Amino acid sequence: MAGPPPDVAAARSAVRTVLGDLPPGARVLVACSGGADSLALAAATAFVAAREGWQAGAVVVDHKLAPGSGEVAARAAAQCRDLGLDPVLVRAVDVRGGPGGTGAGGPEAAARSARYDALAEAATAVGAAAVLLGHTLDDQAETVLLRLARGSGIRSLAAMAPVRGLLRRPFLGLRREQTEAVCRAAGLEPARDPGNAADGPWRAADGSALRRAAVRERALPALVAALGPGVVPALARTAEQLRRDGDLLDAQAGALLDGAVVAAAPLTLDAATLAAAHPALRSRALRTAALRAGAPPGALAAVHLDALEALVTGFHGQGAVQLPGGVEARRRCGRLALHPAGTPPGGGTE
Ligand SMILES: Nc1ncnc2c1ncn2[C@@H]1O[C@H](COP(=O)(O)OP(=O)(O)OP(=O)(O)O)[C@@H](O)[C@H]1O
Repeated sequence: MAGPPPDVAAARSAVRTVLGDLPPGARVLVACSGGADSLALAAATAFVAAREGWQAGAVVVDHKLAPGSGEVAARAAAQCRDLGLDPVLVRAVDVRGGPGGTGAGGPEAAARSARYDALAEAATAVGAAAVLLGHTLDDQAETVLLRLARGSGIRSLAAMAPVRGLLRRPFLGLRREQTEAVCRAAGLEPARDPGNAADGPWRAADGSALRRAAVRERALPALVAALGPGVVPALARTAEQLRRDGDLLDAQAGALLDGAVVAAAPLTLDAATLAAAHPALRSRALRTAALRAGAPPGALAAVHLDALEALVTGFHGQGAVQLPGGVEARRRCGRLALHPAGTPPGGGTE
């Protein structure tokens, strides 16, 4: 008996692998935009879940950013129901600032943040153990290239994680053309790039969306033309290798931080222990310390970490360092104390 077409088999196997730790009866949700990637994911998940005993549903987010977005969402939801997914939730979100909104990261970032909030809420509402996203190997390669172009460390070049909290990305090893083939094999007609179509004018205002489009439409094709098709999987492989290295460095930096802690509240660290460590570990430990003290991750920049580093290795009596989130770092008597917002840091420096 002939098996399924190779791309369909690959998609199913990817879903089975990424959900392999879930017990029978576990509930999962496919985050479906109606585009080829997430529609293929919906089809593969419906098939695999029925055989493995998982309860698979879907969630479609309507960003309400363009006329007709409700119909796009309703169509995606109907396709998910036809595939046998249950329940299928549609969540309409209010993107802060609306069309043309000017949040710190632009409307694209506001839409993404609203979407991830809605996915988390939907998962809680149905008791889902995982939310599946349709990012492919091509998305991963684009992300690596974008981040390389911006100048990034290991953590950033590791790009998207296959599993992070509730979120799982089974298709990071699949090409975009494979998800299109899965849709064709299942007789599914994807919406034409629902992200872009739904976003239209507001998306044009956002630099990150334009940069991604430039990478997708011009930079990667130029690299493929110059260096051959292997460049796309090679970029994605880079992310995978760096993720492993980054995990090791994070674990070692965590051990360094634990060994440097002399008090937990406010977080107080022994400066000599940190100064004796490798700079790659020290910078990670300082970043984690700042986060632990309450600095928001998105706002913590190189300039803040450089100032913390100077308190450890270049101390000459300088005053406190102000970190995002109202956190204040101060060196006194060979110790580095990080005071969360609202706590009185007390006296002078050493
Ligand atoms: N409106 C939405 N509702 C639910 N999930 C979404 C929505 N938009 C994106 N996602 C999820 O995030 C993933 C990545 O979305 P993004 O728009 O960045 O990529 P994409 O390659 O265009 O994906 P797709 O072809 O599935 O739209 C999607 O595959 C899907 O799982």
